[in-house]
Amino acid sequence: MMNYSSRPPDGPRAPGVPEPPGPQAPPPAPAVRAEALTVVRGPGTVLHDLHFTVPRGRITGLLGPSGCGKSTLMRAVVGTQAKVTGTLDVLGRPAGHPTLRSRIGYVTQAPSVFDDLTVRQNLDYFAAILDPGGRSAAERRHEHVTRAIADVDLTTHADALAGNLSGGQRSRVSLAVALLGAPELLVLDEPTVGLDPVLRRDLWTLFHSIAADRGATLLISSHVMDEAERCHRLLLMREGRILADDTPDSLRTRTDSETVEAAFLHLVDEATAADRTKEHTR
Ligand SMILES: Nc1ncnc2c1ncn2[C@@H]1O[C@H](COP(=O)(O)OP(=O)(O)OP(=O)(O)O)[C@@H](O)[C@H]1O
Repeated sequence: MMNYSSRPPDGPRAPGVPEPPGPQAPPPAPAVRAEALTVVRGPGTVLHDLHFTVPRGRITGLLGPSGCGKSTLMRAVVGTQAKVTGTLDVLGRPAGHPTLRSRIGYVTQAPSVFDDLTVRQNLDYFAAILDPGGRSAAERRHEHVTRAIADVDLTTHADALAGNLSGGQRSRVSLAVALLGAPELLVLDEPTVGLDPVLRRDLWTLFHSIAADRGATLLISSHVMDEAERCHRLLLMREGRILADDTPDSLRTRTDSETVEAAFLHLVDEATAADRTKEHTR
């Protein structure tokens, strides 16, 4: 408890008496907060009553098998998913709020680039939408575009047509577009799929520097469990439900597992056993 006895609350401070600590700053609001989040797609419920938070300035990995609902959850966060119920706050606003558009960068699984433009032309196009304006803006745009291309390691391909790039290179053009506006929240849907190990490592280094240097929050999906080890926090999903919301270390410790993959399998087995027990007691 704080001790203010050396002076009255608003009185002068006695000489030599250190300034008492101020009231503790409340922890920063999470970048994403979901309460009873449920999503229906087509005939079925795809996300079931999810409760979780995504802390600011950290990398949260969204991991789980194909079809478990990772992309659906990301679409809900960026505000492009229909039939979302419950509470979903993003950067202090309800998901999909118009003011969030320029604060979130979103990279879908299918790279969204123009094949008949070069890498630089693709970025110039999106930079002009984000930062329209005359000569002074043009210089700034050029700088941002050049930096985003370098960030994703495509400087040597800046003048190549996007249509002539490999799948992994096209994904990186999409990522560069998302980096352009220096978003506070980056939502990346399986950004490392199809990339070789060196590129994957380099991209994860980039993700960490974006979080550390720019204070951005990253929500990154993957179904490759070794990538889980690179995240500060994990949301493990299975069949539209959150199986765990924890750090990799704590997950391994509490399941007595050596890897996050083993921890995930342990939790799946536990959940399956619990489901069976429920069925038997019905
Ligand atoms: N357009 C749609 N209409 C109806 N159901 C859909 C639609 N798109 C996806 N689904 C269903 O929603 C569920 C979750 O899909 P989602 O794409 O979110 O999973 P995912 O974990 O991202 O999978 P992957 O890793 O393969 O991309 C799946 O069961 C899928 O069949």
